[in-house]
Amino acid sequence: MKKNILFVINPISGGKSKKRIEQLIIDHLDHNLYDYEMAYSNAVDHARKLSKSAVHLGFDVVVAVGGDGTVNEVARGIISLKSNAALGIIPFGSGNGLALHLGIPTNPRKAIEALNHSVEKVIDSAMLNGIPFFNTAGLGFDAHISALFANNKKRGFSGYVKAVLREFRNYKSQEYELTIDGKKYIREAFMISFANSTQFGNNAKIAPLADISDGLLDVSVVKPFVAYQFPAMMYRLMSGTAHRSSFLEIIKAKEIIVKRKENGAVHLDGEPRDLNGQIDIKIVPASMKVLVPLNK
Ligand SMILES: Nc1ncnc2c1ncn2[C@@H]1O[C@H](COP(=O)(O)OP(=O)(O)OP(=O)(O)O)[C@@H](O)[C@H]1O
Repeated sequence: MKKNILFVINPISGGKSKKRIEQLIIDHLDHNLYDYEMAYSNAVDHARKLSKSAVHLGFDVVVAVGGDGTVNEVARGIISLKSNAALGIIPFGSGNGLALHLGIPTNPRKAIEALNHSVEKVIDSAMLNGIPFFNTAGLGFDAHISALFANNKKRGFSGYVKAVLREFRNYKSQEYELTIDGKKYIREAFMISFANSTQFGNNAKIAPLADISDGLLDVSVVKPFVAYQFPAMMYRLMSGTAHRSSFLEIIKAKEIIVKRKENGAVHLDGEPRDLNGQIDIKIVPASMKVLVPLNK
C-alpha cells in the first residue's frame, strides 16, 4: 500500500537555496511507493505545527528538509501525538548531525532516493526540562555559540566556524554540579554535551561511542583548555577520537540533573533556549521511528 509523505521544507536552513528541491522530489521520489505533499515552514516552531497536523491527518511519514532544528520540530510534532508515523530527513542544514549519524546522504537527490529504499530504525529521544531533543543538547560554549548564531543572518558552516574562532578565546568555563543517575559530580567545564547521537554535525563527534538506540545519553564534559590546545581538540573531534582525549570525560546516563552558579545559554539540537535554574535531562528510550537507508 502506498504511503503518504509530507515534506516540511525550511526555506532558511543552512543558508542554502531550496529552489530545486520540489523538482528533485518530483523527479526522484518513487511515486509507486509514496503519495506526497510539500509545505514550507514560515517561522520558528511552524515545522512542528505542520508535522503535528500531518500526523493528525494520518500521514505515514513526515520528512524534515532542513537541519537539526527542523528535524527537532518535525520530530516533536510526530511524538506529540504518540502516533505510528516515521520521521524522514533530507539534510539541508548547517550541521546535519542526526542525518550524518544515521548515514543519510547529504546530497538531496541521493537522500530522496534513499527514502525509496529505506527501513524504519527505532531511536531514543531525550527531554531537557520537558522539551524533546533528538541529537544533542548542551550547556556552556556550544550553547553560547548557538545563541549567537541564531541571531546571525548568515547561516552555514563557514559562519559557524567564524563564530567559534571569534568567541572561544574570551569564553569563561564554569563549575557545574551534575547528578548522574543518582551520583554527584562537581566539574569545571568549558561545555557539557548530552549526546544521543555521536555528533554535533559536520562530523564533529563529541561522543564517538554513542549509540542512538541504547537507552542512554553520553554526557560529554569538556574540561577547560587554553588557546594553543584548540587545534588538538578540533583534531580529536573531527577524527572521531574525542573519547581518547584527556580533555574529555564521557559518562553514560539515563537521567541527569545540572545545577550551576550562573545561568547561561542552553541549546537543544543546536537551537538556543533561555532556561534558568536547575536543568533536568532524561532519555526516552525507543521513542521515535526514522527512515534510514536500507544498507545502514
Ligand atoms: N521561514 C522561516 N523563517 C525563519 N526561521 C525559520 C523558518 N522556518 C524555520 N525556521 C527556523 O529555522 C531554524 C534553523 O533551522 P535548522 O536548524 O534546520 O537549520 P541550521 O541551523 O542551518 O542547521 P543545523 O541545525 O543542522 O546546524 C529553526 O529554529 C527553525 O525554527
